[in-house]
Amino acid sequence: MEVTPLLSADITLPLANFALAAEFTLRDNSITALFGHSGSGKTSLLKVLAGFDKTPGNNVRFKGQPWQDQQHFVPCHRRHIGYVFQQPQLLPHLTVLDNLRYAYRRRFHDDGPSIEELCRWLALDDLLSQYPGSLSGGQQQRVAIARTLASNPALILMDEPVSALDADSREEILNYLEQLHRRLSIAIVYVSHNIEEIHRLADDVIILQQGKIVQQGPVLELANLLDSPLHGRQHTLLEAEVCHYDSQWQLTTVNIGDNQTLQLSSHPTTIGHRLRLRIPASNVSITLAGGDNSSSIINYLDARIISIDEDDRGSALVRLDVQGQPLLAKLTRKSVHQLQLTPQQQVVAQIKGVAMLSDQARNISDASTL
Ligand SMILES: Nc1ncnc2c1ncn2[C@@H]1O[C@H](COP(=O)(O)OP(=O)(O)OP(=O)(O)O)[C@@H](O)[C@H]1O
Repeated sequence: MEVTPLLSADITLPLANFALAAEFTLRDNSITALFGHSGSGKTSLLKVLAGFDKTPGNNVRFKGQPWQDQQHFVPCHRRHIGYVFQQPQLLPHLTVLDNLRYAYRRRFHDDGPSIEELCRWLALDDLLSQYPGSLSGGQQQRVAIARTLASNPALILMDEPVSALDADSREEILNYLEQLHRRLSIAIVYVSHNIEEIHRLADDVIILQQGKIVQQGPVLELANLLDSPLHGRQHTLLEAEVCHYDSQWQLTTVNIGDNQTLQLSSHPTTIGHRLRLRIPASNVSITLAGGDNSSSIINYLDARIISIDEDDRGSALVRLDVQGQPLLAKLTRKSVHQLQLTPQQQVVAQIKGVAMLSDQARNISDASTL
């Protein structure tokens, strides 16, 4: 049975140097990243979804109802959308608490988080009596996110919400966004040109170039396509579920698929949490035999070789399949020939270091050698 998308859009909009032409859908309860270089049309697309201007020739349906087509135009205040911009745009003459109350009194639906819950989730209790002008950029953005959630919107549009923040504040806000996404069932469109943020947060991605969609789909698919603008530099992006924590050795075991697990050194993690992992290809090597206790490496995965691409600098990039999960390994050309590796061959991938991208990674030694 076909699932009705939360939102479907078919947008054509002439801009200064090109026309925006984008047809896409959004899934409910998911974060869809709009990714593209500066000037590719991301903000213009958000504005159409928001209904800021009555632009002809666009079709947008939300939960099956028209927001915009030839006969209809639902104005922005009736679309029940929440916004988080690069600049927090709080009401400067109101305290943090009154900013939240202001949004809460105007909330679109009654069922939603209370102000107390939002303050707890976003650690705002100590800031409630302060005015926005006395807060740091990161604190203001936390309040802005809480204020948006207080209005209990049906959809949230976030336009580069962390790009104006320093590295620590950005990290903090991304952690809060991850936790909120786990707690709240809400769809978010998240505009960014930062691959790292998208790898970490997004469920789906729409990639724009000069107003056109060049790729769209689940982030875990696109991030692992070598020719995708979303592909990190020879990394594999994986999603895993925490299934065990060994306090003696501070090792978290995560499940990455059928009977395939990895062990990562970490502070305690929550069983059942899903984590994003990034494995640099240079941290993956290949052996023809399984692991024994003669190596410091403890992560071994059964894998099948998909392809081997040798370059002219003595390296080879080997694409592996681990029970349906992709994995990249970077070897020397000499190793490929010594091991006589060929496509379809069953091998064992040894993984030396894994980076956790999720919130629990804050306490985790990145890319620990195991
Ligand atoms: N109201 C408008 N009318 C005509 N052209 C516009 C309008 N607004 C923006 N543009 C142009 O459309 C293009 C896309 O702009 P937009 O702000 O949507 O890109 P963006 O991907 O969000 O960029 P950035 O990441 O820098 O914010 C730019 O060339 C811009 O000059």
